Amino acid sequence: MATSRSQESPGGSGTGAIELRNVTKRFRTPDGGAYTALRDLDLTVAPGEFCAVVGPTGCGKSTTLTLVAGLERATEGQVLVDDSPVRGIGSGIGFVFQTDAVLPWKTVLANVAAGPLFRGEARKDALAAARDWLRRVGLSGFENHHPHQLSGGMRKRVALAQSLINEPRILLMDEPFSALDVQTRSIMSDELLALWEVTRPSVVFVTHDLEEAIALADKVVVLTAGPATVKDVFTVDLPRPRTVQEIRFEPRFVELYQQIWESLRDEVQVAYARTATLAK
Ligand SMILES: Nc1ncnc2c1ncn2[C@@H]1O[C@H](COP(=O)(O)OP(=O)(O)OP(=O)(O)O)[C@@H](O)[C@H]1O
Repeated sequence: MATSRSQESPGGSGTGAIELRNVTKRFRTPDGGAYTALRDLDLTVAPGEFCAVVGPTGCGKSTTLTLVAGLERATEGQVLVDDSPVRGIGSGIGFVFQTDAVLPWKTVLANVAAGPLFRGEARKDALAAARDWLRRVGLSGFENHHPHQLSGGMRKRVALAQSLINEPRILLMDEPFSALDVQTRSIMSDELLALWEVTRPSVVFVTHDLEEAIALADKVVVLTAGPATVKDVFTVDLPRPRTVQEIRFEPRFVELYQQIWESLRDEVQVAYARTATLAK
């Protein structure tokens, strides 16, 4: 079975520590100017830590992920993974986005086996590992289906298996469950936590949903209205294992929600006031 961590782990030998030091990111605008998306942003994620990032719409959350992924480079400051500067797309990093990255013409099994096959793993081993991950995400029996024959929640499970089969030491998630209905979303959150416990990648999870952030994470980072910088970091000292539907009723959860919302609310209002002014 190819699912345990080993020296040959495709996720690489690093620990998955992430550090952004004083990072500023400017984008070129179509009129030749510059737009500052992030300013002096400091963020650390310890190996195996689950970090949720919240902030008003358009503040720079996805940009932060693209810097860690190596899809974009910081204009100033340093982005480090395992104490080394990120230069280009790193190995050992998995992504799960809002939109499914599944290939519609391939079967579920072929989609999940794609990563190991791409790395040159023997076909027999890749397919065995894919079957094993499909079992873990509750999709045994659907190996020969095509993505369009699955529900949104099932496709999301395929996307998780597709990413986790590569045993990433870092998992970057950008509103992965936002397109799902509320019930499926909460089931998927529980499944994500159970899967995360197995291989313990460091996670950066971007969401607009504060309840989701608190239920899942070890810490919640609140970003300011753009240009984004870290406003507050809250440690989520709720016990694990957690069931997301149930943890919401814990007094400590409610307390944390109130504290974090107080911090986030001001930023949401700033961002909203800007768009309202632009619309006039
Ligand atoms: N490649 C790019 N070129 C120019 N501007 C960009 C680029 N990528 C992002 N931006 C701008 O940077 C800002 C931050 O975008 P980003 O997608 O990181 O925000 P976000 O917090 O993830 O947004 P949302 O919550 O709406 O998903 C936005 O104003 C966006 O228009």
